[in-house]
Amino acid sequence: MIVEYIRYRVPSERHAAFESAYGRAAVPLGTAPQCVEYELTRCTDEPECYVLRIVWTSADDHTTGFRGSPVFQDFLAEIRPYIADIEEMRHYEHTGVAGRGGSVPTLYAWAGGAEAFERLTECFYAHVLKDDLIGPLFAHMDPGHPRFVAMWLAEVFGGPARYTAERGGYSHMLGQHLGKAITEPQRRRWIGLLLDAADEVRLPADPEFRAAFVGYLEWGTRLALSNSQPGARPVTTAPVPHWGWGVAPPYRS
Ligand code: HEM
Repeated sequence: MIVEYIRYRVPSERHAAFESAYGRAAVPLGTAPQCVEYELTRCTDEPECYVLRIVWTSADDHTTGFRGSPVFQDFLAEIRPYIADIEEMRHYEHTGVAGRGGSVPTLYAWAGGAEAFERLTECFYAHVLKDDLIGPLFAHMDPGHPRFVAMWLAEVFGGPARYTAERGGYSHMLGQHLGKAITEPQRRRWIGLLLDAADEVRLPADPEFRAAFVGYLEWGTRLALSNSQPGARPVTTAPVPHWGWGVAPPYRS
């Protein structure tokens, strides 16, 4: 992906027309498969200045794919009167320095931190071991298993990267599922027991947290099932996934 910045200096008497032209130009832009996202911002310190940021799938997709498409003609027709107001129009690449601030807590913090995930997996595996359908899969599990899975979940939900640092990260977790031939009824039971445990240890029960939590479990268990099938050839190295709130951040009145 590549980020394009277009800096404009537009006299104040043309602001309203400029912003409505971009409002119209956004319609074709929003249909372009090369466009990931866009945003027009107005400077509060120097009101004549605007910055348009567009994230493109690649520089080539922008300059060849988008500009060569009929959609570009519709876009250009709206913003052509403002081309002379452009001060800078360049592509920038990501440096790897990026992240989120603390305005929205992580799922890890919302759940109650490391201790909450440890309580959860303690309770969960106590039930798992007594379960007729999935208990046998865990009959010889490492006594540290509940703690290791708590570390994994904590890292996934935005906590410290301890599973990666201390337990071998994704590759190790993957290796534990390979060849296990997990069935769909077993996957369902795994999730069902984990959700029962979440209620039992009183993880937050708000709709936003539970929706994100279940979203990860659905994704993760389906991957565990397919990776565990005989002959599966999953990706062997990858970072531990990071799960966020998705479309519904925590509700705070
Ligand atoms: C979101 C879904 C899942 C997550 C996050 C998860 C997580 C993990 C992790 C982190 C390990 C390795 C622990 C270590 O470091 O030793 C592991 C091992 C294992 N998992 Fe999963 N797992 C998931 C789904 C499942 C499902 C659906 C099953 C079967 C129904 C399953 C069965 C096992 C078994 C049998 C092991 C090896 C246990 C042992 O013998 O020590 N997992 N899992």
